[in-house]
Amino acid sequence: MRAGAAAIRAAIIDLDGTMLDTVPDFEAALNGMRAEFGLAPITQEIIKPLVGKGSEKLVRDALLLDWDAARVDAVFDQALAGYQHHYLAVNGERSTVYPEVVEGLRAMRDAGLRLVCVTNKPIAFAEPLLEQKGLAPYFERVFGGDSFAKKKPDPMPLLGACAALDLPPSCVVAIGDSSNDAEAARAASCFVLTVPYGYNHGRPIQEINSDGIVSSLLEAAALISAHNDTAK
Ligand SMILES: O=C(O)COP(=O)(O)O
Ligand SMILES: [Mg+2]
Repeated sequence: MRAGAAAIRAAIIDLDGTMLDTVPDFEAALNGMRAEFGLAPITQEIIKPLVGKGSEKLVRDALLLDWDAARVDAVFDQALAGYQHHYLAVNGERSTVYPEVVEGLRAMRDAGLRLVCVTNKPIAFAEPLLEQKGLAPYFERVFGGDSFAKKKPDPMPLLGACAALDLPPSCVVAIGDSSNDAEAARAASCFVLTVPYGYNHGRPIQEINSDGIVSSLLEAAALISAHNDTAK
């Protein structure tokens, strides 16, 4: 991270692909929705690169695999409602917490960092999921893909989170698995760290401009502490 820059006071952490592998839940919900239209199930390998830009785009892309845009438009509202119904029914059942997430959150909290979750997942899915996985107590605030008028990669959700923390973006780091997180962070003038094990639309994380790639949230915590030691 930039030498001489301000100390980091807070971390904004992404959900899908960063804290939780949620693809198995997406698989169940998308295939439940597709079955209602007589469409065959799709695999996790097909779904993984589609995740990242929120429910609406995911549902649309999962239908565009079979249908043209006009046909998708005609059923979109019904498809989205079906998907939401199926997702809420399975939310968290098959999702798993990635290694060193809890340890990383604890280390950041112990280092005095304030923590906020900003996800493109709808808030009605994100909050019960964090609760169920025991991660909710680490976060001061949680913002979903529908908490602001725009989703990541627009900077609006990160700027909104910084405003809620009453901190300037220059002392906040965003941590995520995809170009959405990195582009939003750059546009908001936050630091950004990326993890290589998530989705990133099927692209290598090395292609993304960031302040560093960390193997886990625990490594992110160590890097932030090292940065703050030189910034103090
Ligand atoms: O649900 C999505 O589209 C992605 O969510 P994320 O922002 O937590 O990666
Ligand atoms: Mg993500």
